[in-house]
Amino acid sequence: MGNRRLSKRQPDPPTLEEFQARKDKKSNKKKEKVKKQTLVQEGSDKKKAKRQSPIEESSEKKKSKKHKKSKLNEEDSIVKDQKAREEKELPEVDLEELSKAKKSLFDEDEDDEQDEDEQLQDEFDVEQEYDYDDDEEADARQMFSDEEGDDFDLEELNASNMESLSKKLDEQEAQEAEEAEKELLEGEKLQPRVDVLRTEEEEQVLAQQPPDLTAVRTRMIEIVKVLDDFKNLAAEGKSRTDYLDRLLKDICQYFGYSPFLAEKLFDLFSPAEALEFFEANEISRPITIRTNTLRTRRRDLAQALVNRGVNLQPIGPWTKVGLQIFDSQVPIGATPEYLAGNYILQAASSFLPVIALDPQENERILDMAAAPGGKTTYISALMKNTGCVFANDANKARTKSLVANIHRLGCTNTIVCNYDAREFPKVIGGFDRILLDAPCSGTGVIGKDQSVKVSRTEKDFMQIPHLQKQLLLSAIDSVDSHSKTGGIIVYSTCSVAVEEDEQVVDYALRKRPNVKLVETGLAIGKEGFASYRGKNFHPSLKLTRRYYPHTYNVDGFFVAKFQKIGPSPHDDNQNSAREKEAAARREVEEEGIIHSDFAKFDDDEDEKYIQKSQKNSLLKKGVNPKAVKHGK
Ligand SMILES: C[S@@+](CC[C@H](N)C(=O)[O-])C[C@H]1O[C@@H](n2cnc3c(N)ncnc32)[C@H](O)[C@@H]1O
Repeated sequence: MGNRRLSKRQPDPPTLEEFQARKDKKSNKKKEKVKKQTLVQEGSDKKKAKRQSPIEESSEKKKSKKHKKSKLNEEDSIVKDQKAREEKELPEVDLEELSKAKKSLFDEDEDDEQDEDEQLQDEFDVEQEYDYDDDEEADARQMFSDEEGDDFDLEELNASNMESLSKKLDEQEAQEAEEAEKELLEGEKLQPRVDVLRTEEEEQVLAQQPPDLTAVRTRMIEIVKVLDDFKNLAAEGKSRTDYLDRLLKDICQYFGYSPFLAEKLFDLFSPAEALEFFEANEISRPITIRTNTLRTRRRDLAQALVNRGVNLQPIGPWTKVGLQIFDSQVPIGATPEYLAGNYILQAASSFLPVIALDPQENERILDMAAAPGGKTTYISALMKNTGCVFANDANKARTKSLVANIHRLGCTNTIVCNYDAREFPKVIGGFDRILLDAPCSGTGVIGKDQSVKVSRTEKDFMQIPHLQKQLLLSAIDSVDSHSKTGGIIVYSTCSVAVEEDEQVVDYALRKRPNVKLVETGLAIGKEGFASYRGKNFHPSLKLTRRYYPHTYNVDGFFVAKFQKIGPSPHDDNQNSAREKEAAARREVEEEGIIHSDFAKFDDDEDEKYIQKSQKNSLLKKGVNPKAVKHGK
């Protein structure tokens, strides 16, 4: 490269005498002009020959010949003569040399550094500009003239005018640069803006036709691009809302969400990330299993399953017990290892709250909403079957699967109970740790249950959080703040809705100043929101963790970990769940959190259960219910 550069180095400029002597040789100006053109054309042909494909080369030659022919017709004899001389004179012709010389005079710094390839490119551009009809010929001459020194005649170059010509050239260059910049800016202004929004009429026409989902998808991607760089890409007269409305409609049509839920979920992310989230919900998460360390080790389990034709690998560095199944020649829920309780089919996200809970041996732990027992059995395993785990669930039918799993996995430190968890701590309190894996809307598990896309309504996002708040307060009140090893409450949901996550936790922090949020200790997860859509939560909400299918390939999940730092004023609250609910309702109404259209409970149906429970309670106390007056 260095050598090639050297060979391309500009020669020194000729002296004025040399130049004058050479000038004398050229008696006929007209002949010289033709000669210049011929030289340029030939030079151009030579250079093109170096770079062009054979096809291009021959077509260029044809053009060149044609061009030359027309000129030669005009000045045939002169040119013939000239051409013959040219062959001999070429080394002596100083025009090119002079051109280079002039160039070197004005571009001193540039040339040594200029890459040969760049030079070739520049030359090629000149050739491209050089064309054949008359007007363009003038342009071509202009181009040539640019190389040679523009609108001054070469013959007029002398020591006295060199400085002024140099200045002129500088000015011209500056003007050209300015014009180029202007052109560029105008070009940018004129660049067509992405116009993906249709007019109302177009929409109406399209509404009559079957939906073109490919087009919808393309438009979603285009709109996301526009929203990402709205200033530069939005079509004139269109607002951000125009694009957002269209995008949300497209999301509903393409992915099949109700407009209400689509918007709720969309609001959690940037438009681009929202699209990723919706896409990820179209597929279920990988099948994962948890090794039951009460029975086996992960390595042994993996080996046994591999021997049965299961293709698997560890889930990730954050869990020592999880395995991801890629494919299997046997049903994973019916292998001898499964029946022996060596593992449980469990979503990876379900490991997270138990890891955060960090159960210790010999503790007293409550799993408030435990069925079907994936987390209870993990807690039990981490405690190595020591201490005691109270596995509670309000749904009696579901406690069957809870009991079955507890038996299959060999958890012997567990007590199953069936209470409305709002009854705690009246039922029993003073736990070292409590896990509240709360009932939720399931917006994190749409990949598993597509019905969520259309079944969830606004009412759900008022009712469910209301229950979650009550349960969380009960959990807090049921933990022993003086526990030597714990005093921990973990709240989790498989929902990504802020109403069920940060808003519930924030409510609990305000209602129970005797708890604080602490680090979850989880190696993965995004920070919870400390503020959301203009609503500020306690800054410590950042310690909570969010999980999304598109970021960790796990179900959408939320985990918060509290430490109880003082006794609850409500610890000795003997009120029934119903009374607690009424108290909680009063509290939230005072705060204006729950709207007045909050769903009513079915009082008649509740009355039956109340009477039944009162009857049982009296029987337990050895009192004949019939002997007690109704209403007392
Ligand atoms: C997300 S599931 C729990 C899953 C369980 N932790 C596991 O890992 O297998 C929520 C559970 O809460 C129960 N539940 C709903 N309301 C309840 C209440 N008031 N008290 C106790 N449990 C309740 C439901 O029956 C359901 O089994």
